[in-house]
Amino acid sequence: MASSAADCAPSSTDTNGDVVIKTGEVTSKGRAHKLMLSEKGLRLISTVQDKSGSSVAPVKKSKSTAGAEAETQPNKIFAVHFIKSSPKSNKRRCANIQLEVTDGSGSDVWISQIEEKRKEGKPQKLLVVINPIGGKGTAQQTYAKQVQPLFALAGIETVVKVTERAKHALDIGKTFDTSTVDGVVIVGGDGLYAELLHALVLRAQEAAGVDVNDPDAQLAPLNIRIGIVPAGTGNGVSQWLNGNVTDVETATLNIIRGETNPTGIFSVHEPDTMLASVFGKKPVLSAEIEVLRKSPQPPSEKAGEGDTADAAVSGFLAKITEGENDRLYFNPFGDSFDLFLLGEAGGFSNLKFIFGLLSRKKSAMDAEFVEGYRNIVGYRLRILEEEVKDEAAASNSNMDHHDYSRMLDIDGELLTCSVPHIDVRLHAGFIQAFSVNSVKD
Ligand SMILES: Nc1ncnc2c1ncn2[C@@H]1O[C@H](COP(=O)(O)OP(=O)(O)OP(=O)(O)O)[C@@H](O)[C@H]1O
Repeated sequence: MASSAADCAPSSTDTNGDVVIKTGEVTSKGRAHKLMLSEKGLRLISTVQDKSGSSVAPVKKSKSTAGAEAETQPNKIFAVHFIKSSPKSNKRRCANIQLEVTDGSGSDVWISQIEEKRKEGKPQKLLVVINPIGGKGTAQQTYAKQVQPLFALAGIETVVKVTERAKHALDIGKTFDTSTVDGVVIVGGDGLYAELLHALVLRAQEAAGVDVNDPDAQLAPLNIRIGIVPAGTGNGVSQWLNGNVTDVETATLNIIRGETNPTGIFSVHEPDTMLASVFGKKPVLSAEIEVLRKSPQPPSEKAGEGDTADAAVSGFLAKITEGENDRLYFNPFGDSFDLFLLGEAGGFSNLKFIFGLLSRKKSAMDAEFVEGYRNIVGYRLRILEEEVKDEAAASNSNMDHHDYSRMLDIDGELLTCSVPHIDVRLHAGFIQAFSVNSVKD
C-alpha cells in the first residue's frame, strides 16, 4: 500500500539544509541516480562516475528480464513531468523523464509521496474556460490532448466551460461561484483573459462597495488565482506569465505547480465610467498626456512639469526590463510600468518598432520617434479632437474625426469614449497569476 508523506518521518537534511522526505536509487536511460524528495522538491543526483567524470550506465537489463520482473514485482517505472529553465535564453520549457526504481521499492510509493508534496498549497480544483474559436480554433482539442491529461495525472478536478458566443466569458465571470474552486484557468487568448478578468474584477468591487469609476479608488483584491493556457492568436499574456514561451504544456505545468506571482492589471476610465480592466493596451489617438508617478507623490497627484507631452498617435505600455544579449523582458510583476508613445514616424517605422518590441529586441527602444515614460503608475490622455493625425482614419468615409479620436484600441478591442479624455491606472500586484517570475532585473 502506498504510504503518505505523513507516514514517513523526516530523518535528515540535504546539503542545502532542507528536510529530506525520501531518498532512493533509480536509473534513467540506463544511468544510475539517487532520487531525493525534500521539502523543496525533487532532485535527481547522478551517483556513478566514470574516469572522465561523467555518469556511466551501471545497470543493463534485457527487455525480457525487465518484463519478467514487472509480472512479479511492484511497478518500478514512473515518469516525472517538470519545467526546466535555460539560463541562456531565460526561457522555461516543460520536459519529462522516465525513472526506474532499482532499490527494491515500488514506483507507487514515490508517486504518492511526490503527489502529497506537490499538493501543498497547490490547486485541487479548477474552473477551465475554453474559447473554441480563439487563435486557430483548436482550443478544445488542445485542452483534450495536452492539458486535461496533465491535470488528470496531477489529480486536479476540473469544471469545464466552453464559451458559446462572444462575451460569454463575461457572464461566466459574473455568475460562477469561484469559492468552489482553487483557481480559474482560461484556454484562449488575451481577449478571453481580459474578458473573464474584467468580470471578476467588477464583481469583487461590487461586493466590496468600491466605486470602480473612480480612477484613484483602491480596488478590493481578487481572491482567486488566475492562469492562462495559450490558445489565442497573440498570446502575449501567456508568454509574459509562463517564462517567455507560448507553450501549452509549460503553461499547464505552471498551473499544476501552483506558483503564483502578484501581477498588475490596468484600468481604463473615462470620467465617471470604468471602461475596462485589462492587462495592456494600445491607445490609438492623438492626445496630450499627463503622467502619474508613484511615491513620493500619491498616485492621485499630477506629475511634475515636463511630464506633459502631446501629439502621440499610438502608445504601448508594459514594464520593460532590459536584459543581456539585446533582449527585452516584459514584466507584469512590477509596481510601475513604462509607457512608450509613438510619434509620427510613418507606418513602416512604427511597425518596425512594434515588431522589434514584440521580438524583444533591446535595439527597438533606440528609435527616435519613441518617447518613453519610465516607472509610472498611471496617466491621463486628453484627446485632441481637432488634430486627428491618422490619414487612414481621416480618409475613412464611414467615420468622422470626432468618432475616431474617441476610439480606443485595447488589445484589439475597440471602445469609444463619450468624452475626450481617459485615465489609465496600474493596479500593481492585483491578481495572483499562476506563473513563473523569470524576469531579469
Ligand atoms: N464561442 C464564441 N463565439 C464567438 N466569439 C467568441 C466565442 N468565445 C469567445 N469569443 C470571443 O473571441 C474573442 C477573442 O478571443 P481570444 O482572445 O481567446 O482569441 P484571439 O483573439 O485569437 O487571441 P489574442 O487575444 O491572444 O490575440 C473574444 O472577444 C471573445 O468574446
